[in-house]
Amino acid sequence: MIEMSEVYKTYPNGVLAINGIDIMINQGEFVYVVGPSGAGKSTFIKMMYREEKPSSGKIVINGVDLSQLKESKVPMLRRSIGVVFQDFKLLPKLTVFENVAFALEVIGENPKTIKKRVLDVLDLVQLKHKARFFPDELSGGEQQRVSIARSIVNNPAVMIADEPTGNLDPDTSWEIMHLFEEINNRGTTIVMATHNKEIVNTMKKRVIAVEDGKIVRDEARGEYGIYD
Ligand SMILES: Nc1ncnc2c1ncn2[C@@H]1O[C@H](COP(=O)(O)OP(=O)(O)OP(=O)(O)O)[C@@H](O)[C@H]1O
Repeated sequence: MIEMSEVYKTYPNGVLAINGIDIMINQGEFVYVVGPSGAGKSTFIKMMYREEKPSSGKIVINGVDLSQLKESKVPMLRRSIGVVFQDFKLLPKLTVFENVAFALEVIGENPKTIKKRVLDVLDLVQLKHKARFFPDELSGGEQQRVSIARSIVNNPAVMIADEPTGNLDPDTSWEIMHLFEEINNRGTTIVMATHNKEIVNTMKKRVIAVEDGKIVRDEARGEYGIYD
């Protein structure tokens, strides 16, 4: 569960990016965050995994009050949240297998469990046959599938994605969206910021629209709206 109450965020340069947000997202929901460029979508979702801190207000993620969270506990929070970015952020010198395994190695998981978990998630994203490849030997869609595999290898309750189809062509974007849908069907909450109008309008999920740092619309089976 994700809960925000009276959340404000002003960046050090004085920009008010979030101007009073109250929201509740239940376990298992699939939520699109839409709105014009600069509206505050990225800031909104970055606060969920503590990439940014709010200036004021309360944020509770999976029962953890982030304002009470010690810096030393931030890595533990991040392990319960899978994050996927537009530019994949894979480690170029590691193979597909190693990129995904990395998340489990840092928490000291044993090699046998690592191998099984990694091969299971690579199977889910249909890339088991490319486990030994390096990121630059893969297409954009394949790289995004590796980054999705990496984000779910810890079995996180929540997945957060910031414009995950931004660098992909329409067909590949759809493949990626079907993968997110499958992961959501297994019970993972998904919060995704996107400018992809066609996908939002076709998938009929909850839509939260952000404008000028405020939620201006929150609909159960929403539409993208009139943004570019
Ligand atoms: N690190 C930062 N320091 C200062 N200002 C920032 C920072 N990050 C974002 N901003 C500003 O905060 C506002 C909201 O930005 P944010 O990236 O959250 O918008 P967005 O809705 O995700 O935009 P886009 O759709 O273009 O990605 C903008 O005015 C932006 O310039």
